Amino acid sequence: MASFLKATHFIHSSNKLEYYAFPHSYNNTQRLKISTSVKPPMAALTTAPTVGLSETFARLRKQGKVALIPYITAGDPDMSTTAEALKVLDRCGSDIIELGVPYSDPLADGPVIQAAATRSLSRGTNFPKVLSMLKDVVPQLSCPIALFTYYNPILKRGTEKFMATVRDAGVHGLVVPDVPLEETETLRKEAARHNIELVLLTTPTTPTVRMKAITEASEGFVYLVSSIGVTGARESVSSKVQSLLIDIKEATSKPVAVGFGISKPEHVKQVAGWGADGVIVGSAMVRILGEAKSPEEGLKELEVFATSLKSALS
Ligand SMILES: O=P(O)(O)OC[C@@H](O)[C@@H](O)c1c[nH]c2ccccc12
Repeated sequence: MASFLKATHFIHSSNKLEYYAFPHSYNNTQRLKISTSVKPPMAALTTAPTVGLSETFARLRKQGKVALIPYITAGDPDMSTTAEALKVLDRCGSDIIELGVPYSDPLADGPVIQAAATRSLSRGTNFPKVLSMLKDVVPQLSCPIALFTYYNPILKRGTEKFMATVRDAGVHGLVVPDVPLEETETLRKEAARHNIELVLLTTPTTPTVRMKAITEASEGFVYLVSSIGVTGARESVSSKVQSLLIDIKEATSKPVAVGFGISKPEHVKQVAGWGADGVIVGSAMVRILGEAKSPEEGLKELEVFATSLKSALS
């Protein structure tokens, strides 16, 4: 995971997005400068019943609250259960929901989410089915959806078409952890044009200058990966997160949400106490849904678990 973030870093300057691409082991001569200007035409913006990621965090900041951001894998155990799970998580007070598009090679994921993706794909989940479910469910939600996808499904459809399609489905945000260097410019340009907030990730091993570049370029919020490696519930959250949050908050006033390993109410309380604006919980949620004896039982357990995390934030 960290290697992905090392491979792609950008410096945003003035009102133009200027991309200085730092390959994994770079030096000044290798620096590649691509620049483009991004002007979101008003006509392309569509209104949606819920507000986006930045506005959600602005509201929470005014209320002195921390965002609860669950992640679940679409189509696991099946698409109708995913639709119900989104509503359950919304009702339990989730502030943003990360919905994962299952992918055959989820290299940044640990065993729980990998297994969920495999189950979902084996049931025939595909991108169009995820979007059609979202079109039906998003109008019933009060919190925004941030779609989580690896880069390949975007490449397959073409960036512009992908962005237009997910915006049509009511998606507000996008998290793409494995964007290769050359595609990030197109991704950010098309995301901005379609009023999609593209969230970038920084890790404990990202050098300060690169972390600053990532926070500059990230929209909606900055995703701070709490520990190197892959996703998966951990016994404890690394105390390094506390100093990482201090560093990032010196670099940006944008909201910072922490993910990886957070799986208990005490983790949520601790990370919120360290100054995070949001806490992201994925594998623990995915395990509940994927390993329950029945979808109904999984939804009930999900509700209990999400409620326990929400109360840890109040
Ligand atoms: O599963 P965890 O350890 O709770 O971490 C959140 C994570 O699941 C979610 O944000 C996510 C799912 N797949 C990813 C791949 C890369 C980065 C982040 C993710």
